[in-house]
Amino acid sequence: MTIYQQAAHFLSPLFPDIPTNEARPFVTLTYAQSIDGKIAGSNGQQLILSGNGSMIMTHRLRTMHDGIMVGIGTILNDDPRLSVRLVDPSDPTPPRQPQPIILDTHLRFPLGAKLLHNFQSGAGKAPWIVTAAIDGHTSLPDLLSLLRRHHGIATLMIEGGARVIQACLGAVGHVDLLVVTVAPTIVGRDGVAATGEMAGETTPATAAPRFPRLDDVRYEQFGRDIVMAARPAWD
Ligand SMILES: NC(=O)C1=CN([C@@H]2O[C@H](COP(=O)(O)OP(=O)(O)OC[C@H]3O[C@@H](n4cnc5c(N)ncnc54)[C@H](OP(=O)(O)O)[C@@H]3O)[C@@H](O)[C@H]2O)C=CC1
Ligand SMILES: Nc1nc(O)c(N)c(N[C@@H]2O[C@H](COP(=O)(O)O)[C@@H](O)[C@H]2O)n1
Repeated sequence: MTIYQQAAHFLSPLFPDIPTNEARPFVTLTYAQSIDGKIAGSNGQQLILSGNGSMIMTHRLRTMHDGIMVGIGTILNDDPRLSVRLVDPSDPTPPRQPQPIILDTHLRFPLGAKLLHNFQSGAGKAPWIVTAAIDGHTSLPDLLSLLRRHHGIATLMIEGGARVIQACLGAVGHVDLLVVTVAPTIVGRDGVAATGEMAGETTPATAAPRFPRLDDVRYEQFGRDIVMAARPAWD
């Protein structure tokens, strides 16, 4: 089995054939972390944590979604392309590119961003910049509903960064699938923690944060990395 086939074999069963939720997209939250739970180095320095195999898996995941969303912090720090590039060279069909969606309340998106060059060169779609805010932040439930009902986004991959990951896992019921690559690397205490600063919505009865339980957990080794997929549940 090639690495491309392995990625398809691992990911395909995780998706329902047709998303049935008409209220919001099917949401996959994904990121790569070190074994000490860090997604970036000190001062947010971008780290290449994933090896080639798990990166191919991530690109396969991208092409399985209508949209790919990150926070403006990731754009300013990493200048990502968010496109599908690592595809099976024996497949003649060009990969489906997801729609980039950026959470950017204060319109800080830089005009020199690779995402714009990508679009201009035909390598990706023009990014959508989400500026709407309530109390200073975009409301994720409102945005998800809007994307599903009015913009044709039935499947959405959320790729970080730290604040967005924490917002997704700290609020009840916005994520259907969690895919985390764990790389055999130690970053240390100055790195950016995936969930370290996480504050969850509180349960009225106990005033304790309601972090999700992880159901239907699956693991797969890609090269030196372990990829975990699970379904978060808040009930
Ligand atoms: N290893 C990995 O897989 C990945 C690592 N990273 C790393 O993550 C770091 C970036 O993370 P971070 O700085 O936290 O930035 P984020 O990418 O999480 O963006 C956060 C910003 O998004 C805007 N935003 C708007 N609405 C929301 C909302 N509802 N919830 C959360 N944020 C919202 C806010 O800015 P505003 O108020 O201006 O709108 C906020 O400050 C980088 O170091 C990058 O390398 C990033 C992605 C993946
Ligand atoms: N899967 C994965 N592994 C890593 O090691 C990473 N650092 C990331 N980061 C995410 O990918 C974006 C870069 O994407 P492009 O290669 O430019 O398309 C980066 O901004 C993070 O969102 N992911």
